[in-house]
Amino acid sequence: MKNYKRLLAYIRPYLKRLGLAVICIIMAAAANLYLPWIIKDMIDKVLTDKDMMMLNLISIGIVVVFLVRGIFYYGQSYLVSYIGQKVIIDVREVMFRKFQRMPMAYFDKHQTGETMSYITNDVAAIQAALVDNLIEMVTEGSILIGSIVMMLMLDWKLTLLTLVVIPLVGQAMKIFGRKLKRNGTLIQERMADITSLLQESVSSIRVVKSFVRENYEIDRFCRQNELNFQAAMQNVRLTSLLTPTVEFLAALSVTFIVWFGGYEVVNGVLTAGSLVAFLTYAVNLANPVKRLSRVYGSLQRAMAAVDRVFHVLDLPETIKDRPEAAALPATDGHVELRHVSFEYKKGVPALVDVSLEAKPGQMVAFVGPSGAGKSTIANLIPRFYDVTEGAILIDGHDIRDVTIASLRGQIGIVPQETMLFSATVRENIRYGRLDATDEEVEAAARAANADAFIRALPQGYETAVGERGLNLSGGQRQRISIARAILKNPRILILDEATSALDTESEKIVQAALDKLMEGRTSFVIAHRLSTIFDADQIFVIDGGQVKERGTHEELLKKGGLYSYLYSIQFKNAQA
Ligand SMILES: Nc1ncnc2c1ncn2[C@@H]1O[C@H](COP(=O)(O)OP(=O)(O)OP(=O)(O)O)[C@@H](O)[C@H]1O
Repeated sequence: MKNYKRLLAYIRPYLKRLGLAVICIIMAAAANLYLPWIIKDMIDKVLTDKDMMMLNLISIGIVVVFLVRGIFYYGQSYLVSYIGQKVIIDVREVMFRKFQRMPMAYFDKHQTGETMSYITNDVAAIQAALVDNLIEMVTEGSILIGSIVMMLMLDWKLTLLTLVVIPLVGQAMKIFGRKLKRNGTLIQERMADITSLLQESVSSIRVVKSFVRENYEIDRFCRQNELNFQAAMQNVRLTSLLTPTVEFLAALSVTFIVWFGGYEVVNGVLTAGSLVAFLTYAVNLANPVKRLSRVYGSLQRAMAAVDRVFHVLDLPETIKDRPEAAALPATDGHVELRHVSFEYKKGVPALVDVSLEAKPGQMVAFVGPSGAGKSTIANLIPRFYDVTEGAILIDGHDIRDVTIASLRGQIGIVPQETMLFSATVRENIRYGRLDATDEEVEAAARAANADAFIRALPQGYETAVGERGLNLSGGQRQRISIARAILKNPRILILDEATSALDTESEKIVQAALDKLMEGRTSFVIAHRLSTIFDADQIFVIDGGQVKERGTHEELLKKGGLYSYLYSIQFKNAQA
């Protein structure tokens, strides 16, 4: 319930509209309530007293009532939908902002599909709860209260009899509500599982096909699908049971009332018209009770979604600016790691006591077997993760003491796999610096050896690439990524070499672009091919999260250790 209150805070900006909506809802409900009263006058005055004037008045009354009801109905549904949509857009935006701020560690632990499901499914569930339930709750609530008031005015004894049954119905609703809430969470989770599986399966379709695991994937999907079906059916069983139960209880009350009311008319305590009007109200009472019980179920389900949304919004943002953080002044590119240790998971060290110093403009290379910790070092410098022990300093500033924006603003990263957005080539390069002119974008592309191939594309720089656009080759993507980095013009560079995935020809072009990019910048290179780092100022051989050897290419070869071993393997391969 606490979270529902928090959700209400999102409605606060729209309170005026909400007030107006509630007035519309109540007016429309009041118009509904007036109809049985008309029936009473019709029977008691027109039919019994044969009053023609009254008949005319009543007829006009009916037309007016329906007209008024229509106008207010429009008002209520427009206003409530407006508020619902606005709130959802706000919640969705807040969620998206939150995900943008979440540390990398969050994305390591959670699948993409799961994150997507929060923003799509859960937010949609809240929308349904807000718009549909809000209208229904206020409409049915006012009809319920209004009907009871009318009934009290007609015959209080009969009314009390009717109200005996309501607590019984309430009790039934409570029991079902609790079960429905539990089930609601299950359904959302099953749906998120399916989305994750789908996402994973589609994005790794290459792997699936290459291992001929289509049937395996289909089995996995079918199992999840079946679980989802079972959760949904469990919900259907509960909801379907709730409706007839409540209806039966309501019918029972009507039987009591009909008997007692008839008894009063027979004894002359009540007029026939009043009894008919009373019965109409009483029968109509079943509707709001029934609908409110349905709203209750749907609210419980929505609560599960609301809980999940706020759970996500409350997740800690472990990597954020300290309150006193200042901007990192324009750096010379002096980077130092002091006794850095790091664990992704508690108790599992990925780096142990790594120390190194890169002077401005130097090229530092990391080599070592897979899983050694090379990428981990590269992840720590832009503070994608915080060191567990030790410190990283840039120009003497601990990177945890400066703002993240000023730190990452001066670091360029060329990853192994280039991610292109669904946009034009020009926009993809401009991602490096949003205010760059067209000339600057093209100059960066030229420096990255990308200009020629881009111009040969169907629409040149305006060609759409990425998910929904043209597929580019690995080398082409890499060069766009290099152009992005050139445009950003950072003092510090982190390169995760992708050259191993390229053919010799594109490797040469990419390497030439990289060499140009590294000129005059402090560069950290994760090297997969030793041939690219012969000129490095310092080479660090990493193994098991530790620095095993350090020196230049010549020094390390002379040492005859792990580096010279790795070199001899690659050399042999190259000769073979
Ligand atoms: N996001 C992560 N969460 C948990 N553990 C991780 C994560 N990333 C890497 N590791 C672990 O940390 C260790 C170092 O990994 P890292 O990616 O730094 O190695 P690497 O030397 O770059 O390997 P490769 O050359 O294969 O990319 C490995 O044992 C790896 O399993």
